[in-house]
Parts: sequence; structure tokens; C-alpha cells
Amino acid sequence: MAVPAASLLTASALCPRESMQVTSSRFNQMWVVRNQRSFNNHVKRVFLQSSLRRSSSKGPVWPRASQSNGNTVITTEKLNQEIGCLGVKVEEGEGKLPKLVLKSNGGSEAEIYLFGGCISSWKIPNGKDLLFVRPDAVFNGQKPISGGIPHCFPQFGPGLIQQHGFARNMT
Ligand SMILES: O=P(O)(O)OC[C@H]1O[C@@H](O)[C@H](O)[C@@H](O)[C@@H]1O
Repeated sequence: MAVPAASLLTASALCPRESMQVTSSRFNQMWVVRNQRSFNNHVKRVFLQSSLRRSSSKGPVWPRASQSNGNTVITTEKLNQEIGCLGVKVEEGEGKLPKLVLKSNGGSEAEIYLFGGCISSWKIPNGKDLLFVRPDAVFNGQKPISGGIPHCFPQFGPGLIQQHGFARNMT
């Protein structure tokens, strides 16, 4: 399961002083993160190297949504067998994308799309949803889901790679 990769990436961004291991199933690598700056530099190096190998006359090819979708298709049923448990269920969400539905004893509920690890909904016990996605958000497993609580990594906003980084395209 690759979801923890996105979560760990965010955790490393939130805890820059912590040393932690970050695994990426997509790149089959494990990094020991000692600090955020060196991790970001490492990520940039990895992408620079791979993009230079694929560079054209137009310059380096940075990873984009359409290139991040080469994962094996796994059914909701199989995902439930792997990670489902009391209060944690995988359901088919918008665009047939799998989402985790978390239910607490206290009556609150959250939904997390595995694509990008995007938290799209958090309902408090009275049923009121405190999060929202953009009304025109696309759920096609290629374009990042706009809204909710996304994983923007390794950058926020525009920069060397696509807006808000590549983590929003990871599954
Ligand atoms: O449309 P995206 O890629 O999901 O980005 C979400 C938002 O990200 C913000 O950083 C931008 O200022 C907004 O303009 C944008 O709508």
C-alpha cells in the first residue's frame, strides 16, 4: 500500500527536525530523512537525474499527473481485505476512486482518497461536514483532487515541478 508514503511525506514536512524513514513505492527507494532541507534537496536531485535522462530539446521533463498513474489496479474488495478493520473501510468514491472511510465511536467521520492521500471530508457528530472540495474538482486518478486537505509535497504552489508538487498524484 502506498498511502503511507504520502502521509509520511507530509509527516516529514510537519516535523522537520525529526529523523524518519520515508519510503516511496513508486521509486522503490527509502530515504532516511534527517532534516527537511536535505530531504528536499535529495528529492530534487532524484527528479533532476531522472528528468535529465528523459530531457528533450525543450528541457527537462518534470513528473506530471499523467506520468504518475502507472500503478496496478487493485479492487476495493482487495483493499478492504488488506486494510479494512473496525471503523476503517474502503469504499468506491467519486470517479470510482477508492477512498478510506473512517468512523469514530463518537460519531465523527472522515473520508480520505487514496489518490494523493487527500482528506476530502470530515464530518462532526451532528453530520456537518467541515471540509469541502472544489465544486469543479476532477476525480479521474490523474489530475490532483482540488480541495480538502491535500498533500502538497515537496513544494507548495508553483515551482520547479508541477503546482503543489507530485505527492497529490501518488497512490
Ligand atoms: O487547483 P489546484 O492545483 O488544486 O490548486 C489549489 C489552489 O492552490 C493555491 O495555492 C492557489 O493559490 C489557488 O489558486 C489554487 O486554486
